[in-house]
Amino acid sequence: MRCWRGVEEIPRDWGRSVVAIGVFDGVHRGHQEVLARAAELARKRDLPLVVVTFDAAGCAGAARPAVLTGPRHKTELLERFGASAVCVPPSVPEPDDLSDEGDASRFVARLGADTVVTGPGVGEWARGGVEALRALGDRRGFAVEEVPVLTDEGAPVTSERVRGAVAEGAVEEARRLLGRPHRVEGIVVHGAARGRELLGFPTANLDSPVGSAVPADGVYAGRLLRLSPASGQEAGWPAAVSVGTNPTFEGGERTVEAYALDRDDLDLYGEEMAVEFTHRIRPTLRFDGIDELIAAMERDVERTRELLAGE
Ligand SMILES: Cc1cc2nc3c(=O)[nH]c(=O)nc-3n(C[C@H](O)[C@H](O)[C@H](O)COP(=O)(O)O)c2cc1C
Ligand SMILES: Nc1ncnc2c1ncn2[C@@H]1O[C@H](COP(=O)(O)OP(=O)(O)O)[C@@H](O)[C@H]1O
Repeated sequence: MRCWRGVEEIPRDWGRSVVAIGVFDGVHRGHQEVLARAAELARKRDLPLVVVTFDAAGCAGAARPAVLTGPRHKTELLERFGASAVCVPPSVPEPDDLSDEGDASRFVARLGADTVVTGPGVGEWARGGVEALRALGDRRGFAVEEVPVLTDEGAPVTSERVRGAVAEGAVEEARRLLGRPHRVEGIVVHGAARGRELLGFPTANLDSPVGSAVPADGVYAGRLLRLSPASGQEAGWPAAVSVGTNPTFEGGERTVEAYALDRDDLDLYGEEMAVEFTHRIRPTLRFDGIDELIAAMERDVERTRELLAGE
């Protein structure tokens, strides 16, 4: 799939396309509806679907929301849901005014937009709503399709709602809204070297990008995945996952760590991996001693096995 880092990288002779524009953080089920409609139109018109998406991490300001999907994962998901090409400008523009001089105008011109497909009310990336986009379409010669809002249990599916569920540790709800488990990506780094020696449960500690949406402290069932498995390597394992400051020990930093069930033979340092969160098991506790912690971890492992067996 083609991936451009800005409007200048789009070839001048690109031709025509169906275009979807947005932040698409999470690529949740609401986004998936927009993409499915855009992909269907693209097929009917025999045109490529190009998604212009802004990197949520590039957003300026103190109120920067936690990022559900980093650029690489988002691009993969956009491809899975039908994009032929993705354009990711390096920074998030101010909400676009949809004037002839604005960012959206430059993108749709370069991409030869036949139709722009958008979510309800255009979303966070533009001011003026669908009417302003339609007015731009009238001036620039493209049609606009607005996909109605998707609701789940009576409330709209939004990135903010998924962030809320993740922040509360409600990973089952996040999974329902995303249509897949939420994941945290990162490089495996060294921890305090207690897991293997002291506890009998080695854990891969993930160094995730600053600003990633990490579930609330607690113990979870899920999977530990290799992001780019070389041929012959295993791609992933069922895992018992801990998020927290390990309060049984003093002075811990907040970590995301995963124990791959029944394995003690892995060497994952330096690898790019992801932890997927499927079920919440319990809050993080401060135990009076190591034996109590080990007994709790043994129960967590059994619970993880049961939960994942029911998948
Ligand atoms: C399934 C699981 C459950 C855990 N639960 C707790 C807990 O409730 N309280 C706690 O202090 N640490 C908990 N931990 C974290 C351990 O304290 C941590 O894995 C250990 O300190 C090893 O740290 P290291 O990876 O830095 O060597 C848990 C870890 C796992 C894998
Ligand atoms: N079952 C497993 N799950 C996760 N990591 C494992 C497993 N078996 C071996 N490892 C390796 O052991 C490391 C964790 O060992 P540990 O003793 O917890 O030390 P530290 O937390 O200081 O890195 C992981 O980073 C990984 O390379």
